[in-house]
Amino acid sequence: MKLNGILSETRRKTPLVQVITNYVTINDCANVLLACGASPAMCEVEQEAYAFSKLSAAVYCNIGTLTPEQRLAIKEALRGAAEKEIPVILDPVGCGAIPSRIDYIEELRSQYPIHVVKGNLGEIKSLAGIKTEVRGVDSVDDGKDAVEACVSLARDWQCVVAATGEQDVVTDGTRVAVIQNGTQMLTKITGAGCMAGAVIAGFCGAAASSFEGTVAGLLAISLAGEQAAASADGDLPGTFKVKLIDEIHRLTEEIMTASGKVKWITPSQTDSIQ
Ligand SMILES: Nc1ncnc2c1ncn2[C@@H]1O[C@H](COP(=O)(O)OP(=O)(O)O)[C@@H](O)[C@H]1O
Ligand SMILES: Cc1ncsc1CCOP(=O)(O)O
Ligand SMILES: [Mg+2]
Repeated sequence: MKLNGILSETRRKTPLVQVITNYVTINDCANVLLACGASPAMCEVEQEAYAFSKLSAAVYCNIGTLTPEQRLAIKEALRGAAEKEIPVILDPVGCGAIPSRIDYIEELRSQYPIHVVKGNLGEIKSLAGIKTEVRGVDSVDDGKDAVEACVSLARDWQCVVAATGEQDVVTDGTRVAVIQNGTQMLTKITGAGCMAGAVIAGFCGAAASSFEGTVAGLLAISLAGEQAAASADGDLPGTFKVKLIDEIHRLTEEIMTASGKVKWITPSQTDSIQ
């Protein structure tokens, strides 16, 4: 597992990332992708999505405002991604509150590979069929059994699963990383999770594996959040959001190595994320 170097590789390769996402935070997703060195393109027309995904290094699908058109476009993008064998990153926004979104995701994954599912803990538990608490697109889960939920879903779906919250859990069903960076300010703006998904997609477009790209991507946004919160007026949500993008731009391998708190545990080590 080599996290060091993924940020530099993303900046060196400038991976093209096709994004189909919600209209609440779409511009922020484009900006964080640019800030981490990737090239975003919000290509979500059904007739264009297949051809465009074949030009891309990664595809990011976020179902926060899932329109009938997006339902079709995402399928087309995943068809192209499967042919080119490029990583697909899915943010299942709102699936805990809107069960039809789970049906849609099940339909997608029965047809095409999905390499990374990244959601807040309420969304991940909902996909894993585990009791949880959500409020619309937000998780109000108590954080218990996060590792079990992620490991179970990753093994069942044969993909990387990441659950965000005070601590982030990332697993491929065998390896488990717990990221202990971040700031409560990330919960004071809308789109922190969407932006995290975008950064993961950028990193996966350049990294050796989707697991490494996902751990490094979540570490990057959490560290940038810490730096943004610590700066002048970083406790004000509007300022914080702008600074978050700035701090992703300012991030270096040195900051990632020196300040990153990534704990590696075994899938059965469930008591270790208190
Ligand atoms: N209480 C918290 N303390 C520190 N970081 C947090 C906290 N809650 C969420 N984060 C961070 O905010 C980002 C978005 O996570 P989250 O709020 O769970 O997603 P969403 O916005 O999709 O609900 C992640 O990088 C996560 O680590
Ligand atoms: C508020 C809202 N409503 C539909 S999508 C969306 C944005 C959700 O963003 P995040 O999951 O990053 O908090
Ligand atoms: Mg979210």
